Amino acid sequence: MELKQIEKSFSAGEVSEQVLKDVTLTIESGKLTALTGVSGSGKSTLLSIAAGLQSTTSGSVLFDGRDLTALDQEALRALRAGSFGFIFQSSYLVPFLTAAEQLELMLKTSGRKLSKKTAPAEISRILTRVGMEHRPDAHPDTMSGGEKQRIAIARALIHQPKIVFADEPTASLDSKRSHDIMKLLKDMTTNTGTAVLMVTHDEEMLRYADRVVEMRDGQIK
Ligand SMILES: Nc1ncnc2c1ncn2[C@@H]1O[C@H](COP(=O)(O)OP(=O)(O)OP(=O)(O)O)[C@@H](O)[C@H]1O
Repeated sequence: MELKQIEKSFSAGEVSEQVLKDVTLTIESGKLTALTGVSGSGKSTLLSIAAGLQSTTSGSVLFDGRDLTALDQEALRALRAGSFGFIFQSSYLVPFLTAAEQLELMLKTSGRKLSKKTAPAEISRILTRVGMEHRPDAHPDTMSGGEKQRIAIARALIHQPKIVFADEPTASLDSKRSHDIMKLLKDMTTNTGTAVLMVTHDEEMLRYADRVVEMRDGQIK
């Protein structure tokens, strides 16, 4: 994905605040790119623009030969569902679904076509990769924070997205669990060729990044 000369302003009445200024960035396949910088520097805004969740004021977001800024809402929704994965600070699992059912639902909504026979095998495979193969029938309220985040990672990857957007994925976890989750995310990036764009405040997590991009006042430093 290529972000080219991204500008973003928010206006409230007469006042306009420029939050992103001429940001150009390439997000590479199979690499973990970390966005860091002080609070208010524009990290989350940039992530949500790259993910097609927010519009730009100007600039382009090129992905697979298309400019996301030129797509209508329906085309964007289809692109996000099929090609992007999302991991947030909170796992946002569906409370009444088991671990395996969360993944099954994601497969259905993404449109990744798997036969009735192969889908359960694929779900088991990804549960094993995140170390949750022993708990396919667990509901979120019986999981620890780290376990929930493992399922959130599995869910972000089961439809084989080309890019995963992760906004503070370890912020709600203790240090050991944070390192475990980052190792997992890093291994998956390397093994599957998926690109990861991650926002983090935590300097300790930067060691897992292939590239660290520091933002200051809406620009890449
Ligand atoms: N919807 C919005 N309307 C108006 N201003 C906004 C909006 N979203 C973000 N901003 C402003 O844009 C600036 C950058 O916000 P952003 O959330 O991207 O920063 P951040 O680096 O991710 O910060 P944090 O680390 O605290 O999450 C801030 O000054 C914020 O107040």
